Amino acid sequence: MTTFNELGVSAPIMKALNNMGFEEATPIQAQTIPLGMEGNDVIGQAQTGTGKTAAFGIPMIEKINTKQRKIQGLVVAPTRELAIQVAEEINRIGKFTGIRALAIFGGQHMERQIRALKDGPQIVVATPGRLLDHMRRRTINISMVQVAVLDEADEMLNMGFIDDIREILKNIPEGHQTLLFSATMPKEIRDIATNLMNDPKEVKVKAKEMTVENIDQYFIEIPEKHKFETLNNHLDINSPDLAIVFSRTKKRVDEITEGLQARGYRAEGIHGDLTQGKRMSVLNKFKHGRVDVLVATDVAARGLDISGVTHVYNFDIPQDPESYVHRIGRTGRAGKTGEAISFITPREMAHLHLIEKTTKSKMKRLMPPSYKDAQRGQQQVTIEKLQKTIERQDLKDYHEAANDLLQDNDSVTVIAAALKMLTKERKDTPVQISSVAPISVKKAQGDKRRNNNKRYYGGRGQGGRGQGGRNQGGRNRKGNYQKSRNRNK
Ligand SMILES: Nc1ncnc2c1ncn2[C@@H]1O[C@H](COP(=O)(O)OP(=O)(O)OP(=O)(O)O)[C@@H](O)[C@H]1O
Ligand SMILES: [Mg+2]
Repeated sequence: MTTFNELGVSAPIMKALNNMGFEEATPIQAQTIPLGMEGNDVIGQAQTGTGKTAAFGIPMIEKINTKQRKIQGLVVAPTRELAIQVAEEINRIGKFTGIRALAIFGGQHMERQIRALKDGPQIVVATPGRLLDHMRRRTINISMVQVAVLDEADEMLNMGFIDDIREILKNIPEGHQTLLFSATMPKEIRDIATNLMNDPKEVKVKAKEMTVENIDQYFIEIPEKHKFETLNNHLDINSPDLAIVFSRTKKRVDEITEGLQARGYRAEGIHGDLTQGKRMSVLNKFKHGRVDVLVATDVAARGLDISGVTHVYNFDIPQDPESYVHRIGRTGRAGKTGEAISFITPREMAHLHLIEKTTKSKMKRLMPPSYKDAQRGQQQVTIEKLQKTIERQDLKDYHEAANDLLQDNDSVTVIAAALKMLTKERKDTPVQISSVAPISVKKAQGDKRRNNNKRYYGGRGQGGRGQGGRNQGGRNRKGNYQKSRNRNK
């Protein structure tokens, strides 16, 4: 166990960490905070939900001269929601230091951001596209940046973002410190990263598996056309507090969301084609429990820290094993437990094994639950509620009515009627989800090899900023690359 005190963290930050309930440093924090504070470049890799934000946030805040109202720390993150979240976490950690972090991202008014930038934040957390816009318009001054962070570093250095990142780093003074963090770091990307850095110290928190132990991982082998009913059945059996359902395309996200709503679930969808206002309101509703099921593309796969997510469903299995790791990592965070259930069509079984090999973890097979199982699951929820009411022993006022009912009916019928009334019965509205081609290992590997050139070695390919812009929402440039990779989030 390492305390933050032992790591040399200053008093104002210690006070904030205490307020946040951080008692001891997580392993990645214990190993990278001292390196960062000493001024080293660092590549930090540790599992999802293990506190990488504070691992780079703390040394960054320690470096800031609070008297100077100039941007001294820059974090680049792949999605808008993540940029907002990271800025919030840095502001929490820096609450008693006098620093201020600002998130800037696409989909928000330029003018508003320009005004906020003029206010003199010392740390900016940005999505690459919007940051470049500000740089080109000269509405941001990054000439005083001393620490640059790439959160989700492997994603930031993949084909879609690499040129943007190079351009951003070129405009930061030489001699700055660079910190790279992610739960995954394919070798090709690590090589690119090393080239961009100055004698980086690599910290990889040793873990047997790339995925977190406290996530139970399952798969259900199921034909495409049965996925939606299976999802319904599973949701009914588990009654998850908060669940995220990942699908491969925006169209399917819309269809699944509408289907779930038609069946009576509190579901909302999130993907890159929605307005920023809608994206934020959906996420807020989910965070506050006003939505039980969030249906999402990979736009919600990385970095998002929403407490209380108990289940992650891969309605469609992701193409990249790395994406699997990040998606399921939305549950089982900060030591909590969670379940991940992946739907695999029979032709995708080989792809499942590829994922297992990369993540060094195993998924247990589940048999697809039936409608009867689902009904029983929902009835069980009612029975538990009923039992709790019985335990409270405050039913005297109902005795007379109960006795009256039992005069004319037998007890089983009366209880069955009560159960029926209390049980959420699924509407049987027909729902049609348009199908997608299965992912096959052969195709996946072929794609990977083909895309490696583009994806990892900086070529822009046909899609151009398609990838870079894909998380910038409105800028949905359609390119061959996007289509072929099906990464049209
Ligand atoms: N030392 C700590 N003690 C207790 N909680 C912590 C500590 N460090 C971080 N946390 C909390 O753990 C949660 C996960 O942290 P964070 O989002 O930084 O994880 P991450 O490693 O970046 O995950 P991902 O790979 O998904 O981005 C957050 O709610 C954070 O506030
Ligand atoms: Mg993170």
